[in-house]
Amino acid sequence: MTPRERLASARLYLCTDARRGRGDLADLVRAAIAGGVDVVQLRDKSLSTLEELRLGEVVRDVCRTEGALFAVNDRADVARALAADVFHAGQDDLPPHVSRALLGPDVVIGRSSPGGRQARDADSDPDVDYFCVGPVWETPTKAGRAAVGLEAVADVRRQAPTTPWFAIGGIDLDRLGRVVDAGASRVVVVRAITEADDPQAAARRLRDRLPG
Ligand SMILES: Cc1ncc(COP(=O)(O)OP(=O)(O)O)c(N)n1
Ligand SMILES: Cc1nc(C(=O)O)sc1CCOP(=O)(O)O
Ligand SMILES: [Mg+2]
Repeated sequence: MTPRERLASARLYLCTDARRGRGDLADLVRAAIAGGVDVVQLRDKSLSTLEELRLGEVVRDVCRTEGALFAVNDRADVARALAADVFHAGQDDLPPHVSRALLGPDVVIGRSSPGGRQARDADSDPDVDYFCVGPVWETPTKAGRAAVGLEAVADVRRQAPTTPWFAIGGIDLDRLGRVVDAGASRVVVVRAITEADDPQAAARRLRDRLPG
């Protein structure tokens, strides 16, 4: 299966965050994948370029061995250097056509959106392979960004996108049912897995409550 085909069937996407001394990142990623995570994004705004490259090699190799897609955030040069499966860019990052020109036809390209027009634009953009809608709830992981609420998720669902899309922001096991009821069948999480005592069990519980 190609990375694009694998992304289409992905349900649970983990963004790693700064670990703040909470153990080994490779162990966390291994556990998360064993629990059912399909995509792992290295997202740590505190890293230097060289640190991101080195840590990215570690996370990529775990993803390859354990069978998850490996994603790089923001930096197309780092994505290319690491032969990442997925590159994720937000509204203030590289536009999709520029990412595509830099990374070639096979890399899966993701785009953030708050829903609404940006979600429609992402859905109709031939260079976007998936998009995200969020933050559904305010979250300390992305402080200062206003919540778009479950209404934005329901609105995107009504748009009936043909592009795979994920809900993101403040999602945990308690809230997952409401996100699914609003129409999402794929979610991205950070703390729900990175801050869990047992990341494998946390991922498993989330995965088991997602459709498909
Ligand atoms: C899978 C996924 N979805 C959304 C984001 C957020 O991207 P962005 O808005 O560019 O914010 P930063 O993560 O760069 O702070 C993401 N990284 N991954
Ligand atoms: C990285 C990121 N992007 C968002 C967006 O809305 O685009 S919300 C977010 C952080 C999600 O972290 P948590 O699962 O810990 O709330
Ligand atoms: Mg970004």
